[in-house]
Amino acid sequence: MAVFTPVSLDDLSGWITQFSLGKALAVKGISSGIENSNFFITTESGEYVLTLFEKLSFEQLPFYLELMRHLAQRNVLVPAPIPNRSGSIINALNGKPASIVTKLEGAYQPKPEPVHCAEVGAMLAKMHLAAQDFGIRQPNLRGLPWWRETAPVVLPYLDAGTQQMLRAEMQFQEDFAASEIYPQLPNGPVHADLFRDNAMFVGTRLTGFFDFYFAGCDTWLFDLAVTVNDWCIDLATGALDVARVQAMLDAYHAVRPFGAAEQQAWSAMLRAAALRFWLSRLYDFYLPRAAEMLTPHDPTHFERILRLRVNGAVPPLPGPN
Ligand SMILES: Nc1ncnc2c1ncn2[C@@H]1O[C@H](COP(=O)(O)OP(=O)(O)O)[C@@H](O)[C@H]1O
Ligand SMILES: N[C@@H](CCOP(=O)(O)O)C(=O)O
Repeated sequence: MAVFTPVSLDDLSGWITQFSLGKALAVKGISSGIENSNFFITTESGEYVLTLFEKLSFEQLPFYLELMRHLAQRNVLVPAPIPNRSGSIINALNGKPASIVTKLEGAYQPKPEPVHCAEVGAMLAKMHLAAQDFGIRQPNLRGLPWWRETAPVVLPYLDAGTQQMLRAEMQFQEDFAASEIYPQLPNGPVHADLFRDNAMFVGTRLTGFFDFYFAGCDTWLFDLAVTVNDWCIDLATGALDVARVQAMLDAYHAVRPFGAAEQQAWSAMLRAAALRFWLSRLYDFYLPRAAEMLTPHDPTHFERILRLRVNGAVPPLPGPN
């Protein structure tokens, strides 16, 4: 399903000679992706992941791949792009831009415990700090300007009560973005889609974050809120699990302590993170792309999460040390 552009061992054998990876021994399509064509490849020097980018262009890719290279060089656990002998990490294969990255060990953790959340929180903080001096800037392309464009497009599909909730949340987020607090929040390159299926574990040991293709510059707190809203909830209800939230926040705070403005912004940011995925899921549900073969994610999951974050108490961020 997720191999849109096939790659044979023959195709790979010629192409791989530009890298110092030895001969290609095997190539196997990965079925679980939805955006790109992904393959596990084996060469004389080990196992790697080959990605052929189906939508992102040569011009768009450096932000994501150079960010991964930057982070890997600073010991953040992410796949490291492998350069060819000329140093290039993006090279055409079968008519598509393609990259080879290191393969992360393990599997994703569908039922995270506090110990997994702590690993993720600590590595996320390390990633934010390590990305501070990354030289390429790109905004989060799924940030407030995109919400402004998308909300009116999906509104006609909603009933009156749900329309009212979406309009009210958009107004709340506009006011929050215009508040004195917002510009005080530290920001930089963030992952922006760090769900539990975008990290690998061996047992309780995190081996890395992957799927950086929604990354962009945004507040660090937004990234953490996206992560908490997926890793630290009961999936059936969207309710926060206090033990997992606490484990993630404490571990993050131990690496990169939260500031006073962040403590004030936390609840609004959990709402922003829920709104972002509610909108993208509504859009994909009601306006699927032509020839889209995939079952869209359920938008009501994030509608429920948003209602809970608006109406319920959320565990506060840890205070100053
Ligand atoms: N560097 C990596 N190491 C190990 N497995 C990976 C790596 N990158 C991708 N994968 C595997 O490939 C699958 C699809 O990757 P993903 O980035 O989610 O694809 P897409 O961008 O097409 O949605 C992941 O679920 C994971 O199992
Ligand atoms: N995490 C998002 C979906 C983003 O797509 P991805 O498979 O490329 O991570 C969601 O759950 O809505």
